[in-house]
Amino acid sequence: MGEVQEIFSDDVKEVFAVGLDSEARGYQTATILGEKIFVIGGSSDGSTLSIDVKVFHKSTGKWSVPKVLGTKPTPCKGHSAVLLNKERILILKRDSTPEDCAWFLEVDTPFIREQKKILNVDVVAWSKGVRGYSPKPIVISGPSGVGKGTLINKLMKEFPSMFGFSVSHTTRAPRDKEKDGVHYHFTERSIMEKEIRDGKFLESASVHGNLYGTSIEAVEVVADAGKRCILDIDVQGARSVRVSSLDAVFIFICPPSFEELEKRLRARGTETEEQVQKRLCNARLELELGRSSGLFDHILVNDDLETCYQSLKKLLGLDVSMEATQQQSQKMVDAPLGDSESEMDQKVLIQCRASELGKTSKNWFVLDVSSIKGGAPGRTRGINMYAIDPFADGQYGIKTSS
Ligand SMILES: Nc1ncnc2c1ncn2[C@@H]1O[C@H](COP(=O)(O)OP(=O)(O)OP(=O)(O)O)[C@@H](O)[C@H]1O
Ligand SMILES: Nc1nc2c(ncn2[C@@H]2O[C@H](COP(=O)(O)O)[C@@H](O)[C@H]2O)c(=O)[nH]1
Repeated sequence: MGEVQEIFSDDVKEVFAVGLDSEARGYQTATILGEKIFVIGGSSDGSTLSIDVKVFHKSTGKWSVPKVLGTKPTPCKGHSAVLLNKERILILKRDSTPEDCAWFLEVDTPFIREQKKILNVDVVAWSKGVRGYSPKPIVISGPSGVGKGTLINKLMKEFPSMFGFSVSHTTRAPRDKEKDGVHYHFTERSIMEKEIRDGKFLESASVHGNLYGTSIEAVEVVADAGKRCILDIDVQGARSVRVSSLDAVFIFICPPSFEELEKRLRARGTETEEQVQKRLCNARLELELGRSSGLFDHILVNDDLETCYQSLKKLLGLDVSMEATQQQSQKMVDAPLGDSESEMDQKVLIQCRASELGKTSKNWFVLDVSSIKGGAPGRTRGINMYAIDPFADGQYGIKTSS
C-alpha cells in the first residue's frame, strides 16, 4: 500500500509547482506510483470540483491525459486519495453521502492491463465503492430456446425488489412486443462497434449473426438500484465476464434433449426457418462448451419448468443471501466524511469533526477495504465502515494527514 504522507513529498511539491490549477489548489490530490504521479481533481465552478485525471511523468517531466473508463464521480467539494496495493487509488469524497463517498480509480489492475493492450493507450478506470457484501451478479447462459428468459422472468416476478435485469445492447431487430430499453437497447452496428472501441462494454459477442453486448452502465444501473444483477448472455459472453472483475455466479441451462430444444424454439415462433437452423447449429457447440468447459459453477436441466425454477432458487440460496445482507447492514454506520484520512494496512482511518455528529469530540471511523470484490468495469463491493475509539486500548498507532 502507498502512504498518505507521499501526498506531501518533494516530488509532489514539484508537480504542484509546474501544473496544478491555481484556483483548484487544495482540491487536487497527487498520488505517486513508480515514475507516475496521478493528479486527481480539476476545474472548479467555485463550490464544487469536477474529478478529472492527469498523469505527470517524473522521468520526462511531461503531462499526459489517460483514457478514462467507467462513470466518473460527480463533482464534490474536495477529496482525499490513498493508494491501495499499487493498483488502485481510493478516493474519499468530502461532504458526500455514505453511498457516494468511496470511489476507486484503477491504475494498474488486471482489467487496466488488459484494456491497455486492447486499446493501445494509457487507461485508468473508475468504479464506485459499494458498502457491504451485496450478493454476486448472476450470469445465465444456454442455447437459444432453452428457457433462460422464461426462468429469469419468473425470478424477477417473484422477487421484484431483489433482482434487476442487465439490459443488453443488440443489433438484431426487435420482435413483436419487445420494447427498446426494456428487453434490449436496440442499436445500429456502427454505433455499437464505436461504443465497444470506446470501452463502454463489459463484454460483447457476435451471436447468431448479430452483435450483442453488456454495457458497463447496464450492470451499474442495477447495482445502483440496490439489486442483484442478472445477465442473460451467450457462452462467449460468459467467458469474457469470467475473466472480468464482475465476480459473478455462472449458471448454464441445458434442455432435456436436442429434440425438445428444437420444439421449443419453433413453438416460440419468433425466428424464420433460416434463423432457427442457425440457432440450432450454434446450440450444439454451446451445449458442448457449457457442459464441459468448467466455465459454469452450476448446470441445470430445464425439463419441467417448475422443477427447474425451484432448483434455480435453491442454488441461489435466496433465503441465506437475504439474511446475510440484513446482518451486514446492521453492522455498518453512516459516517459523514470527515476532515482527515490515514491508513492502517487495508483499513483507512477517517476522522470526522464532531459538529457533523452532534458531539464535541472528534470521531473516528474505519473504512475497511481488506476484502473488496469486483471493481472496474462495474462496482467495487465489500467495503465496510465502522466506528472506533482509537485511544481506548492503544492498539492503533494513528498517523493522519491533517
Ligand atoms: N421447461 C419448459 N418446458 C416447455 N417449454 C418451455 C420450458 N421453458 C421454456 N419454455 C418455452 O420455450 C420457449 C423458449 O423459451 P425462452 O424464450 O425463455 O428461451 P431462451 O433461452 O430465453 O431463448 P433465447 O436465448 O433465444 O432468448 C418459450 O416459448 C417458453 O415458453
Ligand atoms: N454475449 C452476449 N450474449 C447475449 C447478450 N444478450 C443476449 N445474449 C444472447 O444472445 C442469444 C440470442 O438472444 P435473442 O434475444 O436474440 O434470442 C441468447 O443466447 C442470449 O443469451 C449480451 O449482452 N451478450
